Amino acid sequence: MGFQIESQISSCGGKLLKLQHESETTGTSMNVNIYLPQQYYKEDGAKIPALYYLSGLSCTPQNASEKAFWQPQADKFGFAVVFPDTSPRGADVPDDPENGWDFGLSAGFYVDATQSPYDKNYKMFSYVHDELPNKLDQFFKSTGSESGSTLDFLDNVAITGHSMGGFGAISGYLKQYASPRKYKSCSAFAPIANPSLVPWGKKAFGNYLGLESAQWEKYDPANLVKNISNKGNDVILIHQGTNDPFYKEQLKPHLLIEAAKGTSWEGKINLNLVDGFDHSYYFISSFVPQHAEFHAKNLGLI
Ligand SMILES: N[C@@H](CCC(=O)N[C@@H](CS)C(=O)NCC(=O)O)C(=O)O
Repeated sequence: MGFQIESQISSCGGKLLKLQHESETTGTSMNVNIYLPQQYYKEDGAKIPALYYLSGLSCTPQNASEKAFWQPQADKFGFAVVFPDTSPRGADVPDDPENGWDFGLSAGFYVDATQSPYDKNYKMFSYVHDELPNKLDQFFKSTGSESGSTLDFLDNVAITGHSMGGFGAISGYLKQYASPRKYKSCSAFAPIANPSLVPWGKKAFGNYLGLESAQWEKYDPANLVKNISNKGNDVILIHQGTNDPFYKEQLKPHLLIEAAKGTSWEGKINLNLVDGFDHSYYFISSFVPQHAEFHAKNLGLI
């Protein structure tokens, strides 16, 4: 089944497509935005890799499309950007019984829930890393492009994200690091670096995954770095603002650096503490150019 194109908006040198589709994984209709760079429309036979951007708590695909300023960078280097939603949605989808914004709708945490009533729809790990890329591949192969350019959503791909999405990006990258490898590179903006130990993570993991620590460890980056071997010189790039109100209580990137000590990831997690920046898209957009260049190198674009 394909995608409905809800709108196509000219942005910078390319187009932002707002898409909607029925997901078998979540059992709901899902929204996703995709930025197709200028090379897709103007360069004959260009091969265009994709960068997946996972948003944070309370976001839809719109937040980053409007405020992260990926588009000029995508045009500069020639990659597409995929902005998935942060959870399944709909009247039948269970939400946070406490009505919080840190769990349930807009807070799927990019894991596959195993606990009732969330296990029916909250399958965001499989959705983001499996169903969505495969469906995008099929859809854009079937529509083709006038320039003969092709989009690669499956092989030459990279991943990044913010806060809950920063966790989702690092977790997804590490979980699929072994052969056949999925993402060529990973970066994160203010990630929830060790979710098992902080309130946002404990609430989400407890409700989605149950109370067994072994289930949490399958997703927690601070555990994954201990079990997955860096194949060489792969680096995870992280930026964290020092004025971020969530830095000390919820994000704790130092715990990931600590966890990596004595593992193959020691010295390979490039944590940049940036003075004065907060948690907002003013922070994210300030460092998007550095992250874009990092991914462009790993995607073979420069
Ligand atoms: N409760 C607040 C704060 C949550 C928050 O800061 N969310 C971050 C991700 S963890 C975000 O990206 N918010 C949306 C935005 O800034 O556009 C809200 O709903 O905006």
